[in-house]
Amino acid sequence: MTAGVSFAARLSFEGISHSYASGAETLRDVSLAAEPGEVLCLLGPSGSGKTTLLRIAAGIETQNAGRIRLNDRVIAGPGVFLPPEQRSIGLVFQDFALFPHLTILDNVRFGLTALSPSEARREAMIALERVGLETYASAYPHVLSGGEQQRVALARALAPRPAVLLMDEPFSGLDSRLKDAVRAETLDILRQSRATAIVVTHDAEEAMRMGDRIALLKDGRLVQTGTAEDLYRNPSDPFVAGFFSELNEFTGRVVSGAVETPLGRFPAPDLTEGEEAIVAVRLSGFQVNQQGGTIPARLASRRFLGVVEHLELAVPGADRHVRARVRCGTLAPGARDIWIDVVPADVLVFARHSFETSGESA
Ligand SMILES: Nc1ncnc2c1ncn2[C@@H]1O[C@H](COP(=O)(O)OP(=O)(O)OP(=O)(O)O)[C@@H](O)[C@H]1O
Repeated sequence: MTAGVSFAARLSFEGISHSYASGAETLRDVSLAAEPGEVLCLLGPSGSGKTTLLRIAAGIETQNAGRIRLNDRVIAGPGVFLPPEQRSIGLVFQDFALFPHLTILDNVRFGLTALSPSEARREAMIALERVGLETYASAYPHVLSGGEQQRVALARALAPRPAVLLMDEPFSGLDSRLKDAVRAETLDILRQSRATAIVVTHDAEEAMRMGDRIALLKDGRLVQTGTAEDLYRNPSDPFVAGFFSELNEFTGRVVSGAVETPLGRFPAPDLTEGEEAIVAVRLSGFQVNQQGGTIPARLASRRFLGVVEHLELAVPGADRHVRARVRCGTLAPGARDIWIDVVPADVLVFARHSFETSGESA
């Protein structure tokens, strides 16, 4: 069956700033929009303000400055505050928040107070069918697996046909084996329902799997927004790059348009001569062999990880081991002195002044 929503809406945040009563600023001038029907992932480390932004959109928290719009209508802003129940915004929490003493149908029916009892029942059954759990309507939540409970929470949020669905770390309570399947099912249901969705996660891979676009937050500021590929290939700074892949970092100065590192000279066309730079090399960015190559290295340790192995390499001039991931079987079991070549596509060069370094430099 097709799962309808009332309309696919655009939810926009315009210059949102917020602080809790304790004083510290949680969000600083965040401007961002989820386009109609898209899944936007809000990604960032713990404490970066993701949940607070969702709470402001839902009307559980109020911003100090800025506006929230649903399509053209301001739902929160100077002198305007639409109560949560009038916003047409659904919420799914991390812990599913199902009522243990209510049947699954009654859990889903809970938010449908504006409808007559028979209409509410019908709409709740439609929502349960949408997530494939209609046969459990009269059962209680404890008989369901974690993944099924998550689907009930999703059905409950979708039952009132919200224009926008907000999901706060919706898969974090599931074990890793279940997570992939539930995530894929959730994405299918979101696509079918055509709701605009904002999904909070601190896991870059989850954001890449789910998001049509990703917005990365750090310390209450929006750092970069784009597709997974944009953020991976063209990160705006080493923080963004480091969120999507592990990096070896080196610092150096731009001399004759390039930065010298123990792994070679890397062009820095966008940087000023003499400027301090950070050169970041992804762990996947190495070719290794025992016959010959550009840079000599000695294997300090190697760890089998299945498809790939993790190498720690002593490289002349580097004051820390260089880390690399290569396909298992590339090096012989007893290999010690080897050669490495760096893959240019896995090297990113940044101006150092644009970033306070994370401290991870080789
Ligand atoms: N009710 C509150 N009162 C005071 N400070 C709070 C409150 N809730 C959150 N904070 C603080 O606000 C900041 C942002 O928290 P928020 O929960 O929005 O971040 P988050 O990115 O969702 O983090 P997490 O992934 O850990 O949930 C944190 O420093 C947090 O400690």
